[in-house]
Amino acid sequence: MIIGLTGSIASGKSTVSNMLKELGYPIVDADVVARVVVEKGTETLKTIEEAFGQEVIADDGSLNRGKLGDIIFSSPSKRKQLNDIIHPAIRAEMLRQKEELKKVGHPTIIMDIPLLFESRLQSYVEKILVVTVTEETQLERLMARNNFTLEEAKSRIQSQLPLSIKEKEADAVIYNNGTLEYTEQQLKKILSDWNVLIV
Ligand SMILES: CC(C)(COP(=O)(O)OP(=O)(O)OC[C@H]1O[C@@H](n2cnc3c(N)ncnc32)[C@H](O)[C@@H]1O)[C@@H](O)C(=O)NCCC(=O)NCCS
Ligand SMILES: Nc1ncnc2c1ncn2[C@@H]1O[C@H](COP(=O)(O)OP(=O)(O)OP(=O)(O)O)[C@@H](O)[C@H]1O
Repeated sequence: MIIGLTGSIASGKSTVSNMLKELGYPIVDADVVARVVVEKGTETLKTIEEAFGQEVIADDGSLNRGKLGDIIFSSPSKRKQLNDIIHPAIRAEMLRQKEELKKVGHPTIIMDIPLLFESRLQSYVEKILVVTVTEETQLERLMARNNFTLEEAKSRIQSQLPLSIKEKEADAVIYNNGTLEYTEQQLKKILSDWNVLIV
């Protein structure tokens, strides 16, 4: 079974992804792939430099992620421009990794995709698992984790679809406002209901 794990920024996707990893599931992680495809020397990084200018390139030739983040989270058109450059490369690499895992016989594979709904990738997976929190908790955790101001945090949250919409489209929802133990309990129950719990 191919499970799409999603949520919104700071809702707890990586937290749940780590729990799944601990339980022994193989993970294809879009955020990790998104870093690999823009490593120093790649064609994708060159295209980003041409589109956004040298200011998004650090002194050592790597991507200045903070700078590019400031640009794309405050401008929908710039965000679309980056997405058009980077998403095809991310998608191709994710599918390659998924096929590799299938080939070696993994029966259940987790695709951790923050923008699963925004990028309309629902058909890439068989079940959709959404990790959600209240708006208040999301804002609090994002500001604390990234040291963002209220404005920086809000601009990032607003660049994604609301969690309430994602919850409605999900096959199962994990409510991550409580303790990590409660989150793990919900996760195991869902995996068990889907008959894919590794014991
Ligand atoms: C703009 C970049 C350089 C900022 O890097 P930074 O290290 O600050 O953030 P990081 O990559 O860890 O992303 C954190 C979260 O931001 C959100 N996010 C990232 N990119 C986008 C986007 N284009 N649109 C909406 N939300 C996004 C996701 O929830 C993601 O989990 C980086 O996010 C990026 O390359 N984005 C484009 C690729 C992408 O869409 N990634 C999302 C997963 S496919
Ligand atoms: N149940 C919880 N209780 C307390 N803190 C939590 C809980 N779940 C997650 N957190 C914290 O909230 C922050 C956001 O969680 P996490 O990084 O897992 O979110 P994410 O959805 O993967 O975010 P992003 O899309 O930005 O990568 C982290 O600092 C994490 O440690």
